[in-house]
Amino acid sequence: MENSAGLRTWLDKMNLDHPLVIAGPCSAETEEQVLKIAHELKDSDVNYYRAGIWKPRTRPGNFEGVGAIGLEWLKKVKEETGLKTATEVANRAHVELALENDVDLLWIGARSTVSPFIIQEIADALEGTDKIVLVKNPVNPDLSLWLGGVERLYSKNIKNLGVIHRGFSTYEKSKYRNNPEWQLAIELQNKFPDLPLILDPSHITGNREMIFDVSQTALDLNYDGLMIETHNNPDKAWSDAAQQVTPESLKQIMRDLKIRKETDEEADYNNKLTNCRAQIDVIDNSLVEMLGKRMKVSDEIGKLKKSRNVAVLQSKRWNEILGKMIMDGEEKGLSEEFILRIFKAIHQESINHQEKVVKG
Ligand SMILES: O=C(O)C(=O)C[C@]1(C(=O)O)C=C[C@@H](O)C=C1
Repeated sequence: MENSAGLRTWLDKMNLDHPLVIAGPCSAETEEQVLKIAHELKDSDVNYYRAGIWKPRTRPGNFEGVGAIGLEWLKKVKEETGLKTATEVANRAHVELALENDVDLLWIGARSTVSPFIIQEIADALEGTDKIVLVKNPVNPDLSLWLGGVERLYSKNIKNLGVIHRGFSTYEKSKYRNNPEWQLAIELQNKFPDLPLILDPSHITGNREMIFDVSQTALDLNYDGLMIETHNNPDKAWSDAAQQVTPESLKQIMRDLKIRKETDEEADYNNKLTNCRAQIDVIDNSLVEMLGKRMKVSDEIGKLKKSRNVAVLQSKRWNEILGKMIMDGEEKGLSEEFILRIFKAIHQESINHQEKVVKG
């Protein structure tokens, strides 16, 4: 699959003056709940009304969705409010039922994207459809697996495609439910700038208080849309209670978000930007030059170590460097996380250089 402007035709055709919005409850619970939320979202920026019908849960014994009856409720949503509908599909049977019930947008969940077998089954069942199909990132930060899912659909002549960034599982606890790893989504945009990219801040944050901030970051990074779980009584939701917002909060979030344009033609802005970018080019060049010099010194150390049969890794010295750099970085307004990432990468490269010398 190659990038092409045609990848975003379905989105361009909608002619929106705001990001695409997909909203609705994590799970369809009752007909009354589904319709109540839909009516509250009717006159808003919401373009697609979502509700999970089949819910893949981490452990058995939790609410696993109402099943096919929920599709009847989504049909009613469309009749009563005019909102288009969306749900998650995870196998051929789901796809067939969703298509029979005229669901407008289908998404493939993170736990399905990890399995090429499942994605292929879904792609086969959807062959040639003109419905919109969105692929959530796999639970693990693997860009090829994510794009592989999209390619399997594309090969089955499914052309109204897009991706949803819902974050990645981590072993370590962090402030996020699923770590955003923005770098991966940026890489995806570099490879496929025209593939519509939608953020799911609900699953990234797991916490309604953080949804606005993460959504704003996404808009600052040129995302095309947002999928936000919305419930009339979030605290009583049958699944993912902490991350759902009320329809009123969703409308407020949409009012507060700043939509940034990709570029601006104004002369003064462009002159100043060109000047800053020239400075950045000079600094980047010297960064690479300095790193090259540092590795040359590391090669020298490698030779010394080889001559005395000393181990490459010197943890005590390394920890001293890290501690000092974290303190120096703080003074320059650089976060500890950034310093750690940069210096861990430098250390690894230094070790690789020395390994070559020692083994050579
Ligand atoms: O100080 C050393 O012994 C080095 O080899 C240099 C260096 C570094 O790159 O800073 C590399 C490997 C060691 O683990 C510690 C530090």
